[in-house]
Amino acid sequence: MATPTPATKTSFTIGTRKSKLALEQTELVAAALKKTHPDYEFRIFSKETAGDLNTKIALRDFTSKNLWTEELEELMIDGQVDFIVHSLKDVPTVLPATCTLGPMMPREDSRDVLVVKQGLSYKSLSEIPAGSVVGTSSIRRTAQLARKFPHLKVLDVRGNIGTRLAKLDAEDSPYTCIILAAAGLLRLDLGDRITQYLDSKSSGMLYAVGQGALGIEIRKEDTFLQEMLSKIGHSETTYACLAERSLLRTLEGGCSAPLGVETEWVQTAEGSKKLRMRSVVVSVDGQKCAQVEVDGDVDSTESAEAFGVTVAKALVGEGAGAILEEIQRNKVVKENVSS
Ligand SMILES: NCc1[nH]cc(CCC(=O)O)c1CC(=O)O
Repeated sequence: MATPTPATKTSFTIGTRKSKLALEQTELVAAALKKTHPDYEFRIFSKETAGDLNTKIALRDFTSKNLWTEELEELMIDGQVDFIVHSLKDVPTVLPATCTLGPMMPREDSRDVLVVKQGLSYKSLSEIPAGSVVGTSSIRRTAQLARKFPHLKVLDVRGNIGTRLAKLDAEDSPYTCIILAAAGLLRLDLGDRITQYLDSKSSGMLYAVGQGALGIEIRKEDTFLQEMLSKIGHSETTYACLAERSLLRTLEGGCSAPLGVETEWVQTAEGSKKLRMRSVVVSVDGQKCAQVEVDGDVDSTESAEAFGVTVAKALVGEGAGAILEEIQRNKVVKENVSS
């Protein structure tokens, strides 16, 4: 068992996945910490994870939820790395007992975006002709597309962002467009590929819990790092993301739940801010849907987590439970068939 970071420590090793995006994101954290802690040294240790190596099976069919995080957590618990930088979206809602998330840096744009195949001139999802193929492997995106754009077909597209863009643009590609997270494209300086930002107003598409934010995972007892990270932390991002994660955890859907969210801070007449959360659960065929919009007083970790539970209860009140149970049942059947 690793001991907490001693106050005399001046050199830190940050663990991350090996993808270009993961490395870019880790550089952002290292650069921010270098500014607030110029006397310290930050090194990056990157590792390919099971999730990176497995590109054949659709993500939602994996039974282990910790594909992207488990091996790095082991390295941290062993003391080989001091903390880990993840895409928060890929971090399971339940962490190992000895690990926790630190304060979060300001979130990048959290929306999904439409990326149209090079050479095509469609400007929005609603312009794309019936029968066209949209590439995505996300059950959340698939379900929301089936609901809002039932005339489009959805086909799996796997791999990191560069691979997906290459598959889209290939001459013999079956895809007219793909859906990606804005954050990944922007961080890789590929913002010029964004055709349309998708949100509740433009298209009715909501994003994944934690999308666009970085999750910095630390050892729970590491108060030194907790303090250090608070210097680069942004409480509005941290509380919004903790509330979103609490919602997902309460629904017990794991990473394969077709749950979309959209959170924003809204000014009240009294001059304070409330957290507004829109959320939706859609059946995979788009036929059934539960959605709510709730405002909450959120100003601490505890109130953020409580708000997530409140939103989950409201969603279940609208029928989300039945939709999730049906998905869970189908998954069990699938697993039994394949084993
Ligand atoms: N599922 C993979 C993944 N994990 C994080 C991002 C992008 C960055 C982010 O959402 O923070 C992506 C790619 C995508 O969904 O387009």
